[in-house]
Amino acid sequence: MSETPKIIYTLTDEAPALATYSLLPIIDAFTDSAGVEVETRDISLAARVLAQFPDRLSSEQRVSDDLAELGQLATTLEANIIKLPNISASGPQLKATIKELQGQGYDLPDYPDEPKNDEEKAIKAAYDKAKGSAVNPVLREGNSDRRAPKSVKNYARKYPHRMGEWSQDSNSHVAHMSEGDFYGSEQSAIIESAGKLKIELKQKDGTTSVLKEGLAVQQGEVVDAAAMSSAKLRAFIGREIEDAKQRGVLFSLHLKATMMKVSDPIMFGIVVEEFYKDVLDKHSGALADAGFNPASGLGDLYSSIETLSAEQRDAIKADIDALYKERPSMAMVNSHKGITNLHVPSDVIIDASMPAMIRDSGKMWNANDELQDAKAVIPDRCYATIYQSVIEDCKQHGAFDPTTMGSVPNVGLMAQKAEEYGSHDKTFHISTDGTVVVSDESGKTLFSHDVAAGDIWRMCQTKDAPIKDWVKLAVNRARESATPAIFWLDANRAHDAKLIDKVETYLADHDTQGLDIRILAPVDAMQVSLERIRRGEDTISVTGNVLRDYLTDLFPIMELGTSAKMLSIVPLMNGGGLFETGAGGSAPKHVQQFLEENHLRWDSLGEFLALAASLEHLGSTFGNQRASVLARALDEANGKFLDSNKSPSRKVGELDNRGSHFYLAMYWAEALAAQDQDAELKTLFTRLANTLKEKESVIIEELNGAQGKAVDIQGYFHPDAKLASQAMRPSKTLNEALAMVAKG
Ligand SMILES: NC(=O)C1=CN([C@@H]2O[C@H](COP(=O)(O)OP(=O)(O)OC[C@H]3O[C@@H](n4cnc5c(N)ncnc54)[C@H](OP(=O)(O)O)[C@@H]3O)[C@@H](O)[C@H]2O)C=CC1
Ligand SMILES: O=C(O)CCC(=O)C(=O)O
Ligand SMILES: [Mg+2]
Repeated sequence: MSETPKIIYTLTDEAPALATYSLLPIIDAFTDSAGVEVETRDISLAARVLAQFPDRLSSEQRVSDDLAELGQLATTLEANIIKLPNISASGPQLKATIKELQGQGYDLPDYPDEPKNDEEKAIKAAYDKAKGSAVNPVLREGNSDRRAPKSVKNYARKYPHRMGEWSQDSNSHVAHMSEGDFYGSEQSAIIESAGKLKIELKQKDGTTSVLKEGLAVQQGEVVDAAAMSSAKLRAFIGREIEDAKQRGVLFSLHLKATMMKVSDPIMFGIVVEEFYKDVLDKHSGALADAGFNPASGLGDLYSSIETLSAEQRDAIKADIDALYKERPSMAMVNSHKGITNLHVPSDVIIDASMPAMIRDSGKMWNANDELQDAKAVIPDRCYATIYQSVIEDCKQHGAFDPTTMGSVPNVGLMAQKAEEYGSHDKTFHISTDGTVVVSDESGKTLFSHDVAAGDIWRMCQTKDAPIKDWVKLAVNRARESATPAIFWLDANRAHDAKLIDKVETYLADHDTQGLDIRILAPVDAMQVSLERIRRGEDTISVTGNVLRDYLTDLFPIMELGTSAKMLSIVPLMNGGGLFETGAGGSAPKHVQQFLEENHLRWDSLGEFLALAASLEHLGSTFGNQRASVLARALDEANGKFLDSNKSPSRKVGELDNRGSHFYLAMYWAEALAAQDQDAELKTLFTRLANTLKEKESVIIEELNGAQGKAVDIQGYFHPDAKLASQAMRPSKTLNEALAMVAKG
């Protein structure tokens, strides 16, 4: 091997980006001294936006398209990427980013909601590349392997998190459609030979419009299409609003408007329109003039009506307040600020929001800042039913006990934009009544759906190689951990039925003797997994992409209190490694707290675990001995970090993210001082370990003493790097100790 590949550490958004200002200098000090190269690439929302408009920026302002570079790298053996969570931007977040960058002197155009000419269409298309889940599908060139390592499970048993109690009388429940949804309309096919597909809308008046053509498909690929009826969705929402009022429970909506960036904002908009129907109908003219877009939520209403006369504005606000008296109470995101569940499509994201509700006794926050039973509206039946199953289990058996419960690791299908991940460019908001037809080059019809104006139609693709790889990964994980594995697939769903055939075929290629591998419908799989978890037994969930997302927040949040502590590896299909940090997102609430009181409660354990796995990969794949030494020592340090409970506290003045990084550095240095495989590293890190131990109390005082006042880093999406670094590195003593080791 001529050159050892390097580790790429990603710069992202919000809390993990802040944490990086403190952690990266520590990582650099350790890896530099061992000759392991770590480079950064910026895939933050701001950088991705800026990369779209090089011609409008000065040479100093221009940024490279790092995401495109990493997307390419992810298809190679050399890939060794540590991926921190990033914002998958909703419309309002994208617009806020553009505004912030414009304010910093970047000549960016406004986002055109309804482009009027070709130039505006091009601008919208460029921005839309940075919108929604734009990073993960590009980098995830492999399937997902997420689990809680043994040390983490032991930590949760030793320091259990709080779980809200459950009552058998809880009125909380999940509401889903019973017809007219994606689940009920799905059609699926396996492609016999590679070719191109065409998607057309045959209108009632006899004309045909092409929605997409030249859509490449591979042999053996599973394709499917489904539609969501807007009329049936509206009727369902209307009934559920009434029902929530009757039952006296909070109304809440749980979607994935970020990852499902085309379909779910439309559904979100429909719910906003139904909930606020009377007001929106009464003021339709004024709201259209103001440019209000229901898909952007009620927050957009309040900001767009600022352009109206004071009289119009007050009338609309008064009518909204009056409407709240008629409607059921709404689940709140922030009751102090009056932010409801329907304010911003990215405030309540199902993977994190449903587990939080289950952890909090099945309740959500009401306008009086109290927890209350809630109706969780999850329109589509493909995935809604699993949550009802957990709710029923908790009502019957009470909350789960983190000190005794088993674990549900996940092997998830997601490579090469599998399933809904690849639907973004094949999802259409239907403009006129007609039939959507998908045909191949021979003219054969694969799918046909009757649709009405306003419906959502979407198509997904799942390539064969990722399915094979996923089955292999599941068998390997079952074997390595001697744990039963369940494929969560529903024979009554067209797509899943095709996957079941493939799974059965590919399982036959493996030695499965002695393994317990089952295929069960999601609700049954959930019940079996919950029964086992209550007995302290582990069960691997082997799922498609959406359930991967949902379950890898749900189980960690129940088992560990957070998904931040997950080991989250993506073995890339061409041999490289993508090491994700935890299974959660970029924790916007943590940034709010940081800005207000200079305390960052972000838990970087996910980064620590990912770094150890990345170093180990470098050592084992490319024979880099020093990387292996660093990896083993970091592994030990992680164990000690957990055992000593040095995770950040939630309270200002106590140990925060920066203090936890200090302890990691000290334990890592101690482990390197204790090893005997590399004498040079031993000497170097013995010095650092001694210094850090000696100065522990001064450093902690410097770190915790900096807290308690507001911080200004001049930007949210694109803060000033120097100010952010200063804020995140307030201990002169620690900085000097690290500089010493970096010099060697
Ligand atoms: N891999 C990725 O790139 C992902 C990105 N996202 C993006 O993240 C953003 C926020 O999404 P959201 O649904 O709010 O989910 P998050 O997981 O970011 O946050 C929900 C809550 O989880 C807890 N949490 C998550 N990570 C940590 C951590 N490392 N340390 C401590 N607590 C943690 C926090 O709870 P508490 O406040 O109680 O401390 C937090 O408020 C969105 O923009 C979304 O698109 C989401 C998921 C994955
Ligand atoms: O890509 C996204 O938007 C979210 C991804 C996510 O939540 C996950 O992978 O768990
Ligand atoms: Mg998720």
